[in-house]
Amino acid sequence: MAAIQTNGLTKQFGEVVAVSNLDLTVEEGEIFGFLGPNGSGKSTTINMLMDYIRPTTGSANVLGYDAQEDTQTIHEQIGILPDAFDLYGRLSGRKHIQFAIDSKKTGEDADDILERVGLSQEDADRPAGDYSKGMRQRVTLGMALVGDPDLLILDEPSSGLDPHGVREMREIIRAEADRGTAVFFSSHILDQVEAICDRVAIMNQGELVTVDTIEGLRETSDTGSTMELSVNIIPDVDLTTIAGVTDATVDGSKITVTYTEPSAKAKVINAVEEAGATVTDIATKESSLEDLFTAYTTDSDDRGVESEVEA
Ligand SMILES: Nc1ncnc2c1ncn2[C@@H]1O[C@H](COP(=O)(O)OP(=O)(O)OP(=O)(O)O)[C@@H](O)[C@H]1O
Repeated sequence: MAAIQTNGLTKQFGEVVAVSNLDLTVEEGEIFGFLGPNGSGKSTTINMLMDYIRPTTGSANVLGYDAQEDTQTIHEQIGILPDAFDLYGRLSGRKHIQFAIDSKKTGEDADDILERVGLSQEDADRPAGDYSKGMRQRVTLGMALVGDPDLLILDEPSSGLDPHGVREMREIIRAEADRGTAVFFSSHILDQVEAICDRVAIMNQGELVTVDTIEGLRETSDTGSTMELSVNIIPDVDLTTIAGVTDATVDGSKITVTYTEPSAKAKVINAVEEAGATVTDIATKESSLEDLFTAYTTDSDDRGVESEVEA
């Protein structure tokens, strides 16, 4: 059974097609990154999975339940970190977690959850109104973890966090996935999903433009990594005859070699030195996933009026 499955899921707001004919499958237990720039339809998709809004056409299943028919069951069985969730300023973090435990009647120990989301006892007992963004995220995530859900849906879990907070959030998500929880999380920043996702989907202007593993994406984006060698003299050798080298150019005292196989690097350096040159500096640049993400999500098409609000 898939954790999430959508079939032709579509949402139109007036002229704007926020999500267009989305077919997506998130497997049980996987960490799935839902990527796309602002306005690409990520929150709208999550809102339809939760039945906060109704699709114009198409359907969605969450943990095998129909998103429109079995909403209550879905809400009981998953954990969600919404895009914007307000805590009660006067209640402590611990009370928020305890409230979630009592509402779901799970009998869990609030301390266990606080520990899993890394909120210290001292902070947990302070009023949430004084919390930093990172602490608020921890409490909200802690509430989502109550009941040990099989699926966590996280809408931009790292938004507003500093790099340290982003890393910690990543570690918490990884730990939850290690417990067997599927994690579906949206982000507009590739960096944040790259390090932990099994697979990613990239949305652009309401359309799914690709679904792949990070490895697969890397291969797609593999236009070749480059290595730049600074040399004392330009050697008389054809480096493109080396296996795995696709291009070699010379500019002044620099040789730039494009290669598709990492093993080519050492062979190139050897060949240059055997031809009598001394390598004085080496710089390499891996092909960038970021470039691929930008290529998939850069589109100057205007999708028309965006100001219509659903009644
Ligand atoms: N209630 C609404 N009424 C009208 N248009 C809407 C509504 N909600 C979303 N949209 C439009 O649908 C499109 C997709 O928005 P959505 O919020 O799903 O994108 P997103 O990828 O989650 O963006 P972000 O990263 O900024 O949250 C945008 O063009 C947005 O303006």
